[in-house]
Amino acid sequence: MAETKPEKPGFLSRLFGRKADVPVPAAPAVPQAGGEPETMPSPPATAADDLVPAPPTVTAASPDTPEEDKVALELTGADLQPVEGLAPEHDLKEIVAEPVPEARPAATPEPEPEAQPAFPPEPEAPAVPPPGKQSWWQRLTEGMRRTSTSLSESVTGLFTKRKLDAATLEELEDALVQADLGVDTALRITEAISAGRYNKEISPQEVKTILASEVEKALAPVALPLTVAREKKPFVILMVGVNGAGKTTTIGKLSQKFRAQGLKVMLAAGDTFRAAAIEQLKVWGERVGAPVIARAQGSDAAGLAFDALQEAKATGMDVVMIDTAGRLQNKAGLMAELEKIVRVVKKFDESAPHATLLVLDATVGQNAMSQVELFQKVAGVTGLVMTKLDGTARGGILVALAAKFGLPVHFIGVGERVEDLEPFEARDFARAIAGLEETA
Ligand SMILES: Nc1nc2c(ncn2[C@@H]2O[C@H](COP(=O)(O)OP(=O)(O)OP(=O)(O)O)[C@@H](O)[C@H]2O)c(=O)[nH]1
Repeated sequence: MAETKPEKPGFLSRLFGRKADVPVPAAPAVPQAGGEPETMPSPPATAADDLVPAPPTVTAASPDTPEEDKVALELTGADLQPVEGLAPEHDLKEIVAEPVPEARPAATPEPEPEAQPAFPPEPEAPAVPPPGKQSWWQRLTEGMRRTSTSLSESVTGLFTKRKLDAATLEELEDALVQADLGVDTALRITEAISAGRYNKEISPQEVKTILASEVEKALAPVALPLTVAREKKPFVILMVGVNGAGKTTTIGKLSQKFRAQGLKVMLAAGDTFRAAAIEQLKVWGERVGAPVIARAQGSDAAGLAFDALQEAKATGMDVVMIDTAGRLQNKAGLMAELEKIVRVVKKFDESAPHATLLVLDATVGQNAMSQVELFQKVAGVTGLVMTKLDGTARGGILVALAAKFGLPVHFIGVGERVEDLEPFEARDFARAIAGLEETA
């Protein structure tokens, strides 16, 4: 997929041609598709309230998993390559689906608050985290280091003992765009920094504080928990995303969280394109004690999803998570398959899928924008999960995604372990980007 190059209008005309406190236009509404208008409920509680900490990993096999399905643990999380040739289908009823209304709409972002940033002196984040087991914050800041270090260096270089002028602001804006924050947000940040301070000195620390405050404002409306509506039984979650984004791993991590809440979870191995993906899901199922419905590689994924939903209903499951293939090398095939899965799921329950989560790899930067567009069109995404923020991540893209699509961001992943998935918190993320310390 081609990199999207953001366009940047002339800075001086924008800066002096309009007042700094001109309200920024709200992010465009999420495209609304036809069909049953079902959005994720937005409960009063925070994501952290919804999800209790994950218990120790369950390694014993689920009683529902047949002996022959057990596979080696080392397959877990493996980034396995597509397997040549497809095994014959077996034991699968073909579901003849009638056309049904397409995807359902995602939640609309809340209006952005107009608060002015405060400027208390902020301590810098420590350069190296202490040894030993890293906390969530340490892993997050580690992952964001690529972005925060380059931003920090730009800010320090630009604002040390220098008066604020147009050239400084333009250079800062360039650095923000380079960090994937998007032109709109970059402009908003530079306007907030320049407001009332033109031709005056401003410390790098003050700049970072304004930066964190503006990023937090952009992200707060999308930092929404994923809530399982208990009246939907089973609550159906469809996981979509390009191959390797971390769908299967995220399903495993989420299953653990749901199980810890006492929910009965079933997994559907709908990535029938890769045998290894099916095995990987079975391993996760055994770990977290969730039965896995799987068929042979090459089976019809929609049919499998339908079977899984029937089985889940019959056995009183609370949640069903459907894994899907993410092969972008055959876009038409991918779209057709996903559309069929959605149609067939709706035949089972018109209001389902109750959540369609797009898993995005944080290392892809600007490519995430086109992935959201594609999967919105095909499957009607209701929320995002961003993975691999522990790597050489380009987490700034989340800010641009929030501004453009306003889709809820439910979770972020900072590693391959079951506990490496956390509800998305706008404040933490914003401070990590700006290179500031965690707040108490
Ligand atoms: N470092 C890191 N690795 C992750 C994270 N999430 C997933 N991974 C790894 O990314 C690789 C791909 O993850 P999968 O879950 O197989 O991705 P997928 O989207 O299901 O891929 P396909 O089955 O090919 O569609 C695996 O090696 C995972 O362990 C994360 O938050 N951090």
